[in-house]
Amino acid sequence: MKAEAKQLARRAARERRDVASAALGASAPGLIARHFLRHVPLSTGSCIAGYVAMMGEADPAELIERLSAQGHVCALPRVAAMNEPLVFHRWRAGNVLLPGAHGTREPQPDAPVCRPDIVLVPLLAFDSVGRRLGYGGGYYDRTLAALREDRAGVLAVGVAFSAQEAQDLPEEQFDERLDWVVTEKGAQAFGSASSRGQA
Ligand SMILES: Nc1nc2c(c(=O)[nH]1)N(C=O)[C@@H](CNc1ccc(C(=O)N[C@@H](CCC(=O)O)C(=O)O)cc1)CN2
Ligand SMILES: Nc1ncnc2c1ncn2[C@@H]1O[C@H](COP(=O)(O)OP(=O)(O)OP(=O)(O)O)[C@@H](O)[C@H]1O
Repeated sequence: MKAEAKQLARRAARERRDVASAALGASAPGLIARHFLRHVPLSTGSCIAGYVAMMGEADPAELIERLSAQGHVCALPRVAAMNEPLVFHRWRAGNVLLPGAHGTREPQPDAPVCRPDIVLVPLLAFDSVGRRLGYGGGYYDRTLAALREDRAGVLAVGVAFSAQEAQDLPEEQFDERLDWVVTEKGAQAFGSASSRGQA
């Protein structure tokens, strides 16, 4: 039931994302970087995982470049195996990326592995309590579950266009919620991150 509801929601969400992406295109990455840096708590030594945007996804590249230039350790995901958590490898400006699973681009497998404390998460839609709809691979759910089991306080930060906010997304037991979402309009904290935070 929930899985079917998600499929329907995905179709609508993809359309909304693509319209927003076409409309905002080049202006969004700089705004997303600015809102993240102003609002999301970072400690020195934080490892921040980004992703390489594909198609109409909101693009965190400018944010990752700025974090890396500030001296933070940055990483990008590789699909190590289907139905397994993503593995994050260190990324530095100029590093070569290779074609990866599902049309993504990935760091080289011999780049050092690191365990992020902040994960920038791609998404099709998010809602007002931090539920998230992805492409249905379950990669980010598995990855966040594994990171959070290992260590409390791992932050999942959705990166999106504001038009990707949806109402009451379907949620299954294994869905991992977002702590924050950053869009071209601002940064919003959910759940315990919102009581700690300055949205
Ligand atoms: N940029 C990016 N990198 C990522 C993900 C992601 O969602 N976005 N992933 C998240 O798990 C992992 C790769 N897994 C993926 C699983 C499925 C699809 C997928 O179904 N893509 C659609 C097209 C999506 C679109 O229209 O934008 C497809 O191939 O038909 C993509 C990535 C790791 N890296
Ligand atoms: N922690 C987990 N352990 C095992 N399987 C999981 C886990 N999380 C999700 N899955 C599996 O992944 C499948 C897809 O999940 P879901 O539809 O929520 O993906 P998604 O959040 O849209 O995708 P993604 O996280 O890749 O962006 C589910 O059918 C589920 O069986």
